[in-house]
Amino acid sequence: MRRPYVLSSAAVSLDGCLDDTSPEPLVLSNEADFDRVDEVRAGVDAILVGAGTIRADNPRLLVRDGKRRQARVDRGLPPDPVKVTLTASGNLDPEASFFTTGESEKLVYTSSGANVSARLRAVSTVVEANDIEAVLADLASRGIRRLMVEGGQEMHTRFLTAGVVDELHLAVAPFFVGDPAAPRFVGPGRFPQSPRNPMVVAETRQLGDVVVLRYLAGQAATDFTRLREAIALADRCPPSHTFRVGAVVTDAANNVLATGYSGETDPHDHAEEAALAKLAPDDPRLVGATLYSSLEPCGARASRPVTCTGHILATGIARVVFAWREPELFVEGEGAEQLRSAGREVVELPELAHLVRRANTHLPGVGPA
Ligand SMILES: NC(=O)C1=CN([C@@H]2O[C@H](COP(=O)(O)OP(=O)(O)OC[C@H]3O[C@@H](n4cnc5c(N)ncnc54)[C@H](OP(=O)(O)O)[C@@H]3O)[C@@H](O)[C@H]2O)C=CC1
Ligand SMILES: Nc1c(N[C@@H]2O[C@H](COP(=O)(O)O)[C@@H](O)[C@H]2O)[nH]c(=O)[nH]c1=O
Repeated sequence: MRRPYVLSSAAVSLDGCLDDTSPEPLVLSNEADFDRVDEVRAGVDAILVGAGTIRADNPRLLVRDGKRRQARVDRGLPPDPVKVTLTASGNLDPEASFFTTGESEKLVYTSSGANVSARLRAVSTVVEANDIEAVLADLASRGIRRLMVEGGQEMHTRFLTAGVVDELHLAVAPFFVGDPAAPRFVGPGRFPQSPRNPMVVAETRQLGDVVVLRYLAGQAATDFTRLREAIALADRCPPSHTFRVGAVVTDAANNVLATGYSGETDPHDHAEEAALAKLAPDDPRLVGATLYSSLEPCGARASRPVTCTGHILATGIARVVFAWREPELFVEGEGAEQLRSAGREVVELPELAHLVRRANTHLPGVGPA
């Protein structure tokens, strides 16, 4: 199924509560964490909360920072992400801030037969969808590629148990709520991320007294783990005056087929080339395979006639995942664009680029890590 990348985000107390039972929303984040959440909001196409959160918190769900709003406009996007909610009852106040603030589109997903008022229809687009998968498929059809789920308890439970959450951000506040009636981050359910299938910890960050935990699941977790392995392989590169790069090739089931690193058998070897040299281009296991490279595969090259992009395109490799876009030190690259225009999926994980830079500080212009 085609669906958006789903990033769930919540602030919780030490006992896992999203709120207390007082009429006012509980503030769990501090200023620095609200700013982090604002940055995440600015990076998505749509923000979703359940109808319970609209009734309890009356959120606006806007990007607050003016520079971030302008940066979105400069990228051809509306200043605020699309707002999305789910209701089975249709019990939503058209005067709620969700509907009255911001210029972005407001989408209300509801199960068939719900009683949706004409006033609510006047301020939103109402779509019938009976499960999370149908909501996500419809969002994808509207061009939503990144969705942020901000709560509350029922939404987090439904999205996580449906196995559609790719990334989870938890901001942990340094206090307890202690009230058994307070909403927890999630309720009971069958979660695909069990002790035998845990999430991958991508980052831990301290923002004053709030600790932010970032987890990945599914393909996002696999890509993060394999790319870190590729980055670590660059430690094996012999001393050189060119890039130190590592590469891992996996089949469609995530089994490693080959690995390589720059200068592995000859000073001119690129990492991807060294890995692919261990496989025949028509190896059937390369159909649907993924190549992980710490650096963007080269799209132009001075040292040899065939670029790494050319080597990849000669195989059935379906996906290429890399961390650092090739800085134009030696030749103009554009390997990613060449691969994309040839129909291969290209995933960039710039959050790991600092590790690749650190392995390449010997190059002019890269500077200290
Ligand atoms: N700390 C934090 O980061 C956050 C805290 N919160 C807190 O969370 C609490 C709210 O959580 P909660 O009450 O669980 O509410 P939710 O926001 O999770 O919304 C639940 C509602 O979603 C609707 N819904 C659920 N499943 C479906 C479905 N399949 N189809 C259509 N509609 C559906 C129902 O609406 P209906 O009843 O209309 O049918 C249901 O009542 C509040 O206390 C709020 O402060 C919220 C967000 C963030
Ligand atoms: N209380 C709380 C959060 N609450 C979330 O923020 C929403 C309010 O958004 P807005 O009206 O745009 O400011 C609210 O509905 C809920 O989804 N989020 C956090 O990161 N940390 C917090 O401590």
